[in-house]
Amino acid sequence: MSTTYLIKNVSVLGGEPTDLLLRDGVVADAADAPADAETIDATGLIALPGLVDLHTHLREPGREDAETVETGTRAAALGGFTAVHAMANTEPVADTAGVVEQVWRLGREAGYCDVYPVGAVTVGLEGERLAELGAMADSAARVRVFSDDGKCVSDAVLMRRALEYVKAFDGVVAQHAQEPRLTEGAQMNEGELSGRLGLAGWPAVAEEAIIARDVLLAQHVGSRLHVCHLSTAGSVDIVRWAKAKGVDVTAEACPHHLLLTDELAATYDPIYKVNPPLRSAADVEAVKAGLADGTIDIVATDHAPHPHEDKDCEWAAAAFGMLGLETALSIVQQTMVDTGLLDWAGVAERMSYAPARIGRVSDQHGRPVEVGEPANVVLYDPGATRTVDPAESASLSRNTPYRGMELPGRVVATFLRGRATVLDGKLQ
Ligand SMILES: NC(=O)N[C@@H](CC(=O)O)C(=O)O
Ligand SMILES: [Zn+2]
Ligand SMILES: [Zn+2]
Repeated sequence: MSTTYLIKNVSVLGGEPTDLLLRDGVVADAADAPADAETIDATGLIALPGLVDLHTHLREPGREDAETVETGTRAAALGGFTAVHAMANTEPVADTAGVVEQVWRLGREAGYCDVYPVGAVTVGLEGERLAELGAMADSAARVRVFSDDGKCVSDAVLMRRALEYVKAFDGVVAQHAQEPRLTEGAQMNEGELSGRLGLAGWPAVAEEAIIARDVLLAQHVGSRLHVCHLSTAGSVDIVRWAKAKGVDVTAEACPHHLLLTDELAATYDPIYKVNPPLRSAADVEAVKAGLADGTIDIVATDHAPHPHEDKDCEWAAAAFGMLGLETALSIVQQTMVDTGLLDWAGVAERMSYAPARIGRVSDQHGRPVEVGEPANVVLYDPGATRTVDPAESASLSRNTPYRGMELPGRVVATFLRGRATVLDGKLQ
């Protein structure tokens, strides 16, 4: 028998305090609470639908020194997530039904949140031949999101074929928009600062040129495109233009691109090295505005764990990527809610409802916190503050750029189908 939880005085999406009953995996009427229900005093807490991450790197199989499905999903639960989409750039690459089923099964066994594998677009992420997209879609993992993330599908013909192919099973191609020739050897955002620091520049146009091409391809073949980790003001303009034209395009922004700027590269600390790079303050403002007005549909973490030997080295030799799952909601609170750009309903849309719709998992996730719905719920204390200590992370890696920073908010509890994965801020 699973525990029944009676959550008292909770503010659903910031509304008037109410009571919620979580019983038998669903949200039920609090008036029906049995006498032996576990009562949680949620005064001052907000209830949000379980968060859904469309862009997580879990590293298993192959790089279990950086992260495993179990450790990554523990971090996800602590961050308020009940579902994550696991990127395909593992070793071996998730480009067959066998590998995606393995990742899906590891997620089920760990039990901290639902893991939906992303399938690779091309065999081995090599950008030469399409992977077996149909077999991955038909597998037990029911793959709907396809991406060569880490690499760009730069060949226009392959990108077109992938967009055409995924229509058959209502899939989406999630593009890592990086024109390879324009970014050879690139280390940080191209600008006055990259020149001064002597680090090879990564121009905004390398991202924008691919997004512009891909929205036109998606329009041409009538398919669905998702833009990963959009990071420049120009990219926001292109997606806004494409949506106005009726193109079926969605886009994501990452927490670090809402808060951090390229100025941090001046430290030469590779903790700030990420793909796409941290951009200018003007880009950060444009990305926040695009997220506020709905041009950018979702926040996705791009949680990218790396072991310290791949990060504790000189800038040019270090790996790209930063942790994100345990801090995402706090960064969104700080940059979007506390600034008045989004309310909690807007956060629910961008971190739960919309990513669930894009990933086609809305039967289980991204549903309102209402009677009869699956009990995937987060209790969050927006009034709390905490100082980020990498040693406390559930991730196997420590590469958080927020080390030592005081951030607002704390995930108090996470429920997956009515079962607590986190209670009192601790993994269950
Ligand atoms: N974002 C990153 O800097 N790194 C990602 C790859 C990616 O998301 O492109 C990784 O897999 O480490
Ligand atoms: Zn990427
Ligand atoms: Zn990624």
